Order: sequence, then C-alpha cells, then structure tokens
Amino acid sequence: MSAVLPDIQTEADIRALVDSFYDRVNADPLLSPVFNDVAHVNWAAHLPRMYDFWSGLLLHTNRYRGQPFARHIPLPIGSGHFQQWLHLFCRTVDALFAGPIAQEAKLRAGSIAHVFEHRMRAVNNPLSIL
Ligand code: HEM
Repeated sequence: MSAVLPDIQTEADIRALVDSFYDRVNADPLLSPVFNDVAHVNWAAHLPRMYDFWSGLLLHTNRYRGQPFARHIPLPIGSGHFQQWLHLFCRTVDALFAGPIAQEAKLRAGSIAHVFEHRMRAVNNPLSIL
C-alpha cells in the first residue's frame, strides 16, 4: 500500500512543489531549452517569484506582483509545450501531495495554461480565434 501523502498547506510545501517542478522542467528536453537557451532564466530570481505566485493562488497570500502572461508572448512555444508543462506540473503535484489543495493546484495550472495558450495564439495570429 502506498503512503498517504499530505496536502499542500505551508510555504515550505509551496517551495517543495515549485523546486521539484522546475527540476523536472530543467531535465526535460522540450522545455529546458526554452527556459535556459531562449529565455536565459535567472533561476535565483525566478524561483522566488514562482513561490509568491503559487502561494497566492493556493494559500491566499498576496505577495505576487506581476503580469505573468506578458513574459510568455515572445517565447517560441505552442500546444506541445503547454501539454508537456502541464503534464510535468501534475506529475509533480501527484508525487508529493494529495488532497483538495493539491487538486486545486492542478486545476488552476490547467486553466491558466489553457488561457495562455489561447491568448498566445490570438497574439501571434489574430485571425485564428475568429
Ligand atoms: C510551455 C509553458 C511555459 C513556458 C515555456 C514558460 C516559460 C516561462 C519563462 C521563460 C518565464 C520568464 C522567467 C524569467 O525570465 O524570469 C516565465 C515566467 C512565468 N511563468 Fe511561465 N511558462 C510556461 C507556462 C506557464 C504557466 C501555465 C503558468 C501559470 C500557471 C506560468 C506562470 C509563470 C509566472 C507567474 C511567471 C513569472 C512572471 C513574472 O516575471 O512575474 N507559466 N515562464
């Protein structure tokens, strides 16, 4: 029988989720080049922003200030990237946590990914959404 996993409850949980997710992203042959070779992400700055972002969504803290969509517009990403991003995110959540907030994390990730993908298609080709 598998061990019962905790739900996402604390800032330490948020950090564990984010760190583990970006470990997977960095090991992923499709996503890693976008972050590291195209965007040249400064991880020491990016990870704390992502702690604030996810803490805001899941623990209702209010530290994140930013406009996440804008950062994605110049990236060369399409539906395959979003699918893989979401797949890795959900696998990370399921490996570490279980419960209503873990469920919420996957749902929020899925709906934001969906909106980003749709908006990016609209920005890059306005006729595609008519
Ligand atoms: C294919 C999928 C995705 C890729 C390749 C991607 C890549 C990136 C990159 C390169 C940055 C800029 C990091 C930096 O230079 O500091 C970024 C920022 C960010 N991304 Fe994504 N992202 C993806 C999907 C998502 C999704 C689905 C979400 C939300 C659920 C998200 C949330 C954010 C946030 C909050 C930031 C920080 C923006 C800021 O500077 O305030 N990303 N992402």
